[in-house]
Amino acid sequence: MATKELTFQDVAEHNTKKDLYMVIHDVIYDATKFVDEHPGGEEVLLDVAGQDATEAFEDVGHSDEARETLEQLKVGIVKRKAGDPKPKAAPTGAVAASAQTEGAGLGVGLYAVVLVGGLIAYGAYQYLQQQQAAQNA
Ligand code: HEM
Repeated sequence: MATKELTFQDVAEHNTKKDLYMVIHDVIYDATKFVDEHPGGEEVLLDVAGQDATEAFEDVGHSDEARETLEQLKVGIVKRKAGDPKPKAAPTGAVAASAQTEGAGLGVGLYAVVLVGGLIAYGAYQYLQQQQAAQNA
């Protein structure tokens, strides 16, 4: 489907149970068909109908499965205009901080693996050289 660009004003018009859009991370989703299926109930979706639901959605800590469902409801992206509500930040605070630490941890771990691997390879090379030298002697 071609990506539509709607303004916040356009999205705000879709704010009923029978016509329900919401914005998450600047992407517009049509949750109309999903309202009755939402495991978290229809109330919470109606609360954010026609609005930016990024915070509400992220606060719940939705699963990957929920994010896949979201992908299927995508209708377009928000075209921001002056005076529109600010984009809600992606995962913030603790989540972002822990993600960063995890990233750093992985980096160090990766270095260690490369270093140890290199040392082993070097050791094996030296050993083989010595073996060869001993054989040729
Ligand atoms: C179209 C957007 C949304 C989709 C596709 C969606 C999808 C889902 C799914 C699949 C679950 C089951 C648990 C999981 O897989 O994480 C869930 C649970 C839940 N959702 Fe949503 N959700 C949406 C928006 C929202 C919003 C805006 C709120 C607002 C607070 C919300 C509140 C909840 C809550 C409270 C639960 C937990 C229900 C429970 O465990 O009893 N959801 N959602």
